[in-house]
Amino acid sequence: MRLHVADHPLVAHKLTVLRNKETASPTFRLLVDELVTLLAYEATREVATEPHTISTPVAETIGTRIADPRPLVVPILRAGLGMLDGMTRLLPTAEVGFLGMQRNEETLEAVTYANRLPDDLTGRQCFLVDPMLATGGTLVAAIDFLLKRGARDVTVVCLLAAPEGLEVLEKAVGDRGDVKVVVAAVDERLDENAYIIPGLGDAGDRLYGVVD
Ligand SMILES: O=P(O)(O)OC[C@H]1O[C@H](OP(=O)(O)OP(=O)(O)O)[C@H](O)[C@@H]1O
Ligand SMILES: O=c1cc[nH]c(=O)[nH]1
Ligand SMILES: [Mg+2]
Repeated sequence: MRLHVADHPLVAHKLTVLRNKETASPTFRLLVDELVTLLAYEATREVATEPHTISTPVAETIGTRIADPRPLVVPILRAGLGMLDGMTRLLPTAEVGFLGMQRNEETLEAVTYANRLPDDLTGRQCFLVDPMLATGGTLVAAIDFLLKRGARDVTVVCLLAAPEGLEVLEKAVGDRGDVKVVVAAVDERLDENAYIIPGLGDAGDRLYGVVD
């Protein structure tokens, strides 16, 4: 597993505003969108391309386009939905699959309540988006869904990760696939409720409100 931590003053600035508990949902959503765009630039560095011949107004030239099969972007609902538009803006030819997963806050196990993924992901580059990697349980399960469908090239885009979750992910992935994790920051630790410290709280609640 490869880890890339975005090291950029704009990322650091926007992340600080995002962490602030005084930042309300409308601004929070906007910042998530902006941060994803910055992370997506790095996350798509290895996206497969092919030569593409075009004519400019004055000459024919061989350019570049994103190759087939089209990349697949998979937001993990709910919070990952806040990152979808930013990803597809940079990857307009991508298809979108969906995973609905919720961490059981007592057992910390990830429960899957929705799964709309293509059956065969052989040869597809997949981009999983979820703002938070805490214990890693959710992303381990999500990556499993992709690997079991034949995907071998998976990029995870998160805003924050805990060191504990990264370790769990690394062990779970092993050599089953080429998994890259792109994050805005790796935080200090998890607290006794498995929340990321200093973190930003519950990303889904801050984006969309408390539902239960
Ligand atoms: O690494 P883990 O310990 O598994 O925790 C991380 C998960 O928790 C959050 O989702 P949550 O379960 O709160 O669902 P939500 O997006 O609907 O709020 C977050 O968006 C991740 O999916
Ligand atoms: O800190 C955390 C941990 C899990 N899920 C979140 O939204 N935030
Ligand atoms: Mg939540």
